[in-house]
Amino acid sequence: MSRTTTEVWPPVPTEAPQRHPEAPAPGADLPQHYAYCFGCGDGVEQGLHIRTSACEGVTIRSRFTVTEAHQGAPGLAHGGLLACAFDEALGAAVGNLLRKPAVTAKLETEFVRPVPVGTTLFIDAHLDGVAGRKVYVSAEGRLDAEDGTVAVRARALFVQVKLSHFLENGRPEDLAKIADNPELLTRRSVELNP
Ligand SMILES: CCCCCCCCCCCCCCCC(=O)SCCNC(=O)CCNC(=O)[C@H](O)C(C)(C)COP(=O)(O)OP(=O)(O)OC[C@H]1O[C@@H](n2cnc3c(N)ncnc32)[C@H](O)[C@@H]1OP(=O)(O)O
Repeated sequence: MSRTTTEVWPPVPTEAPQRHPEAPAPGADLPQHYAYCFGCGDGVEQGLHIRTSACEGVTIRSRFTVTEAHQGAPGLAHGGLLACAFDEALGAAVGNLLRKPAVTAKLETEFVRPVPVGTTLFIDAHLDGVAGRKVYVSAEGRLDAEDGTVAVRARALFVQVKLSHFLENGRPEDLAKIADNPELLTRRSVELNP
């Protein structure tokens, strides 16, 4: 059976994604979006601590260093945590470049090469198309360098949501912590209604 994914991507007709005029400038380092995010937050000791910067066009680059806390098999990254890293990178591309809240509706990962502890994955995420509230995005993760061997590929559908999605579904005590300490969230002006 071929390992090459053959389905048409995006799977529906889309428009070309337009980088928001207030998207971070190419080269800018992006702040964590939430201190307790497992993907990027500094408040999660054993989290992924992904760091991301904006690139030209509708691409961003994330870096994720695999630690001992991220093992599945001895000395190798857990596939589920790699999927988490790609969810974060893909979501950061959608949120930062389009400047509207969105959530993952579907995430597909392809594990091409093992990823040892100590590796830094360079993950380039690219917006592929927009259809109404639906945003299609894909990414490749390379071993230890921008031009390293591709180890993981992923693609996802994100759906843009209103701010009420988070306010109505989030655990009240965690929302209360934000109200008490807004610094837990990245503070930027955003378009809140898709
Ligand atoms: C703001 C600025 C920020 C600045 C800087 C931010 C940085 C930010 C970094 C974030 C980095 C974190 C990245 C992690 C992101 C998560 O981890 S998010 C958490 C995981 N995801 C979730 O919890 C989502 C749970 N699911 C849901 O809440 C709902 O199913 C959804 C996704 C909101 C959709 O529900 P809905 O709003 O009622 O919409 P619905 O009509 O069902 O679907 C809309 C369209 O999507 C399609 N669709 C929905 N689900 C699917 C599916 N699974 N397959 C195919 N199609 C689907 C529908 O068919 C429909 O299509 P159309 O009819 O329009 O053609």
